[in-house]
Amino acid sequence: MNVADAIRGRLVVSCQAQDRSPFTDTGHMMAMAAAAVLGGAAGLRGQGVAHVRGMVDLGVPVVGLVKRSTPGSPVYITPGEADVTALTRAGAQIVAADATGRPRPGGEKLADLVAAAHTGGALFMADVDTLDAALAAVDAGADLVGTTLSGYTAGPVPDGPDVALVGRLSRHCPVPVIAEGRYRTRTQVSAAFDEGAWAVVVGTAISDPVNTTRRFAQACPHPRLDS
Ligand SMILES: CC(=O)N[C@H](C=O)[C@@H](O)[C@H](O)[C@H](O)COP(=O)(O)O
Repeated sequence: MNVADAIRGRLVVSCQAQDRSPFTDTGHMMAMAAAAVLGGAAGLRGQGVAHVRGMVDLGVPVVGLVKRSTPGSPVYITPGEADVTALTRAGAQIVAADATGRPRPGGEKLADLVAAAHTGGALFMADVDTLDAALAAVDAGADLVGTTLSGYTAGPVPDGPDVALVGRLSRHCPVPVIAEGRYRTRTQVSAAFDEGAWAVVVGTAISDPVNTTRRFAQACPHPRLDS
């Protein structure tokens, strides 16, 4: 079975830790990822070469990315070709990168990142924000498109996922569409599959206990103000 087929109709869990989280070290993140696999995750999405290398040993496909900020560029998800190569060397079977059409640091072209993924034996997942960006990514050779960056490139971040974009991409893109970004409920996950999603990625709602705690705390009459 190829990697895309292995995640078809299934859940992928993104295991990433925010800066202040006590889960940032590889050991804790591997425990989180192993729990996700035990719970039924058919794939994992991981940030950083060390985490990706560890996740590969858990026996499910790994979508790897590197978050790296560069002054003057808004692109921080796998900005460069060298990041792609580092991820394929770490064993990522799918490499995810920003494909929003915003200028990359150093002026690197999306097609070069796609080629680097393929040279390393991986599929390329285009993290997009719009249908136009998805179509351009497919033209550049992307193997999968994900709604990952919808809601993060203009205006305030919405509360819920962009299920409508899943539908638009499914109707117009000839590659698997991955629903990702702000999925918090089973109803939202089902809605994404109804709109044609190939797989759904859930991150924060499963793998970020800090955020989960904060959401419950904020529902209390006296939420702590420093959290
Ligand atoms: C926008 C951005 O940087 N997204 C990142 C992409 O890898 C991660 O921070 C998200 O956690 C991931 O996309 C899963 O989404 P959610 O955590 O909402 O389920």
